[in-house]
Amino acid sequence: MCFLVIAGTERCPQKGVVKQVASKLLRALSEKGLALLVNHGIPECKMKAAYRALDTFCELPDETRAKYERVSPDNHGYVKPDAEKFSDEMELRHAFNVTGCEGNLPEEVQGFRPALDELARDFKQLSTMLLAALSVGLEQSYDFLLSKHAHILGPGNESTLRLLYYPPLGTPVQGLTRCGAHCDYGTFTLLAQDCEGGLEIQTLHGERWGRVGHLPGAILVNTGELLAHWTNGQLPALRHRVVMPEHCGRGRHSIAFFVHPDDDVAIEPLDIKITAAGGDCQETTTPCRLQKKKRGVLSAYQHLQRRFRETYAS
Ligand SMILES: O=C(O)CCC(=O)C(=O)O
Ligand SMILES: [Fe+2]
Repeated sequence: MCFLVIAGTERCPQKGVVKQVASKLLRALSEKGLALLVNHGIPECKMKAAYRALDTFCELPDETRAKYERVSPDNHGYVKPDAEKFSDEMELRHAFNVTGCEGNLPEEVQGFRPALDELARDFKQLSTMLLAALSVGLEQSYDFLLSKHAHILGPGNESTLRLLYYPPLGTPVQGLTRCGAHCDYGTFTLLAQDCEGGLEIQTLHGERWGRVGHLPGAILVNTGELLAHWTNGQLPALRHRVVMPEHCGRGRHSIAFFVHPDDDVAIEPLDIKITAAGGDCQETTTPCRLQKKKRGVLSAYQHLQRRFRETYAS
């Protein structure tokens, strides 16, 4: 696995630093579909505060949790176990999606809003830096991708901060999993996880699954379908899943930040040739499996809603 070290770029990254990050990021995403970020400036204590807030929410009575359920087509809100499915198995996880600072959040859980607001701001900041780095790595202007992601966490953009809790199981049960195999839908995803493990990724050019170990404090960045489509598969989307632990184990927590372009951005392949930073970028890449719109080009919003219709029960 490639490690991408981002040092001291939390606030106002200098162009030289962005350039260094750009070449490592492009190399990691083209060869592996993911990179690990360390020294990213989001302290572990903020992640833990969010994990605790979700734990408290999950302990509330069903009828209280139901008040905060996600209602399509909006993506904000609570998603109860098995309501979103990537596989034929039962998927045992609680998720809380946050799409902006104005959304309805559980008043019953003290500290939920401040913990989430702060984390969302931090993830947005980190994403902004990575969008600039990606633009530079793709040999475009510094704000090439930033201009397509101008409204993250605001109206007109579906980027989402998602808290996840996978409850423990007494004994292994057939037909039950934590999260079925899928690619994320947007530009890229940032993912923080606790030390429980279970995250697996599929190699870009084969069918093998490999475990992603836990590096304390690190954040994973993986390519989503739209970035794969824009780059004509030169940065392929990463398939991943979360499996049940062999020894039943404890509950698992993670936080995903899905970075999406603004709703009206067209998702047609860009005229980009990646001359890979490391020089050994794969020539043949997995074709991107985006359905074509019958007439015209799909917008980022239309693509996302198609995926939601495929995976959400309602
Ligand atoms: O919990 C995880 O580590 C992964 C979650 C995930 O892949 C998702 O929600 O899209
Ligand atoms: Fe995912």
